[in-house]
Amino acid sequence: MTERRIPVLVITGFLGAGKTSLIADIFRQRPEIAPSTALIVNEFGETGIDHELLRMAGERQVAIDAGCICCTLRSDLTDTLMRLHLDHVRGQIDRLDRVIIETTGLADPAPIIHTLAAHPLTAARFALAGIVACVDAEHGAAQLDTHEEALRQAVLADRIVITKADLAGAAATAALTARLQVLNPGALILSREAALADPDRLIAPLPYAPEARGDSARAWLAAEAEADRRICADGACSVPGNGHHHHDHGHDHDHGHDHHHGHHHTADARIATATRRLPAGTSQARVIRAAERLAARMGPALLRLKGLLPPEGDRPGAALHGVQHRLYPAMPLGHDADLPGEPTLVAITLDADPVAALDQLAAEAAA
Ligand SMILES: Nc1nc2c(ncn2[C@@H]2O[C@H](COP(=O)(O)OP(=O)(O)OP(=O)(O)O)[C@@H](O)[C@H]2O)c(=O)[nH]1
Repeated sequence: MTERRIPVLVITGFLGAGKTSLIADIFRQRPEIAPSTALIVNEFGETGIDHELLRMAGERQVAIDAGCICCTLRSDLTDTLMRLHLDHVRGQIDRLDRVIIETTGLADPAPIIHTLAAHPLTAARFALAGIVACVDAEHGAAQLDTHEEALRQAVLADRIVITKADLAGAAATAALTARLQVLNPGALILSREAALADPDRLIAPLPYAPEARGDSARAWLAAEAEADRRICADGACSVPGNGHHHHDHGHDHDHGHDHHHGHHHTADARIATATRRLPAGTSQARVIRAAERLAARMGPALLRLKGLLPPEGDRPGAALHGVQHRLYPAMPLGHDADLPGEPTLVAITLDADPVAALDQLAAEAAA
């Protein structure tokens, strides 16, 4: 008997490109899909913030902490999918019509694609049904130039959603769209607005066809399969698709396996992250002002700033987001949000010390 395989949709895109907001908006548009959807959130950084933003729709959520994507994701992903499958078989999950995976902004989708296709346990039960890449119209062009992960996300996707056209303007958005059409001619490219006008275009399961992607995409996937084969041949793993290896994305790999213990790194040694809690009672307005100054000062060195701000008086708690020089309007959260008692901030930096950055922010918020 062949069971129907459960479609897995991967939502990727560089740091701050708008993945979490897109998923939240899909559920807002199509609340009826939430109860039969499992959402796997893989977030980079010590303090998970995204699941608080997504905790609303009644979907089943599983968070995977991202230490180092290359090392932990494959086994975490297969374990998580197998747990979901068992819960479903045992009747603990009523309906499981789809799985949505939100990758970290620094994820290379190739290991995810390979893991889903090659691991015999997951491949028998789950089918990759789409890679949606969010590309930020304001910062995307520079990210494609600077970060190989951003390029891989756009080139491996079968659907691309261009976000933040409202901030980038028509000319920059058109130039980015034209570039993406050249980089990935087979992909459906949609504005965020067009995508959300008909979310089925994003969530409809379409078999993922590596042969329909470009030459570099096929080469990356072949390299992934080869690295996995080698590692299994070395005896480092017992199951194909589950290898823990250092696959080469053209970055220096410099890591041990201590990523669950507060040492945060990526495939790119220039990127670092830190978390900081500010004293309880520091007002939202003070934190926002200090964050604005930090973003303006650091610009491109501040790849990402995220914060959770506790409620004060009648004012609900809020999420704070920054990407490079841009700090977005604080996003109010529901009164039932499970927030830390102190303002909590996560910084992800490029060639800069994230601890020093958050120290500066804390000092300015206290002044
Ligand atoms: N103006 C505008 N803001 C947007 C758009 N899409 C997302 N944002 C904002 O961008 C910020 C970051 O969005 P997220 O959805 O958290 O981005 P992400 O890709 O999940 O970020 P990471 O998980 O850090 O990689 C939030 O403040 C969003 O409200 C858009 O199309 N226009």
